[in-house]
Amino acid sequence: MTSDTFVAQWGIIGCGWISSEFVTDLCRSPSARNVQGISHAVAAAGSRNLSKAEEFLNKYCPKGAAAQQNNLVDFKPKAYGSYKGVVEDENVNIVYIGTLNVCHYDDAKLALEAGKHVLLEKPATLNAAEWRSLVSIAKGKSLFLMEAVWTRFNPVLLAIQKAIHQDDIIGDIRCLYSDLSLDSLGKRSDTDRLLSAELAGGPLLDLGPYPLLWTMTMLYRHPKNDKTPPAKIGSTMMLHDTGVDVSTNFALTFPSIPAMANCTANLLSPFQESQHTRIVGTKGEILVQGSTYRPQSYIIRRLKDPSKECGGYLEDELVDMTFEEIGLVFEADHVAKCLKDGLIQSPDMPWEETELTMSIFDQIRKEGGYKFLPGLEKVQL
Ligand SMILES: NC(=O)C1=CN([C@@H]2O[C@H](COP(=O)(O)OP(=O)(O)OC[C@H]3O[C@@H](n4cnc5c(N)ncnc54)[C@H](OP(=O)(O)O)[C@@H]3O)[C@@H](O)[C@H]2O)C=CC1
Ligand SMILES: O=C1OC[C@@H](O)[C@H](O)[C@H]1O
Repeated sequence: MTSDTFVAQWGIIGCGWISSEFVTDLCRSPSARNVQGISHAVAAAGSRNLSKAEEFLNKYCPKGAAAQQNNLVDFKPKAYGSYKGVVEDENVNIVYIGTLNVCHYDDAKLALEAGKHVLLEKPATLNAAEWRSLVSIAKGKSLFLMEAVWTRFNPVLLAIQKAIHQDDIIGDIRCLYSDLSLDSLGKRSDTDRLLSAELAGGPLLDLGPYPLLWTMTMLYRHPKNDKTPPAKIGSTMMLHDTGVDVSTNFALTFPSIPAMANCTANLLSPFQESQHTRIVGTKGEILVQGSTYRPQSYIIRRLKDPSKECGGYLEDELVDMTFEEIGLVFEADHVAKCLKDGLIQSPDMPWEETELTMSIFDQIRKEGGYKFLPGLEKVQL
């Protein structure tokens, strides 16, 4: 690490579970993952309750993050009993928002209006209109804004993207199947963030971003598709008593490849450790190992004779890329590099892609009859 290392100085908003995972990953030394030129510091963490923020920092980064442990900066993490304290802290240059879905818009707006860059947990907002409003604030103030879909920066997803888009490992891609589900129904209360209507719960917004991310990465970003939005989106949804979805299936077509994605997200099926995501091409297929949000390895299964129907497969080839990090740090590294380069949006997770994601969710909710409770959406069409 040298003196020209750029340090992302994070302010954390919301001291819940995902924020603890994020901060834990920021403490890992960048050189251990061969990253040069950037590092991370935790400048502040804020909770609605000061003692929660203090406990959070004591537990997850008592010595600060990597840059603080390496004496690249001389401030210690500071705890606040409000989110406003974090966005006003002079040592904070980027705010990570790990609050609940229904808070994302207001919390991101608070940070942007205070002049801070923002990394905002998924789902970025409740609808596309809220996202467009945040983009307009970020643009107007020349501030960085990105939805925190960490899987986009996972090394296994990136390797699969290269294998398909550049190396033609499975031939022309035809179908993608991607699921992320949990057997939460009956095991979590109706006030839990996954099932509560007050918190805009349901698997579409909570788990759906991941199957859709695989679709966007492999099909929407496929060179033959050239970022053409899906021609058709079809969906079916089952609602829970609270009014949020409990199971949602959706399919998207990309005729210029031509290929189709089949995505599922529900709270009815036990979590699977592998093969939630399968990408099928004319010469074989890729089976993703590890969860849909944190792939660890993949299997290449080649067809014995692609010219034959049901001609069988060659022996599976496993590409093992298991890593120790939780994985959130890969997106944090990307954000730090963007800030170092003076970018206000990520080339890999640009604003238009989050807007398309949110519009797709808007359409699926409309088709399925999932209406947010009045007042939850801060901006509407
Ligand atoms: N990238 C990923 O892998 C994951 C992302 N997520 C996303 O992160 C967000 C948070 O999820 P998670 O960390 O599991 O949730 P938690 O419930 O653990 O944390 C959410 C935090 O939101 C804050 N908050 C603000 N207002 C309220 C409120 N009215 N009621 C309850 N909490 C409130 C709280 O912070 P405080 O009390 O400190 O003010 C709380 O700690 C969600 O949007 C989810 O989609 C979740 C899991 C994984
Ligand atoms: O983003 C997420 O990934 C992991 C899931 O368990 C969680 O509910 C979701 O928010």
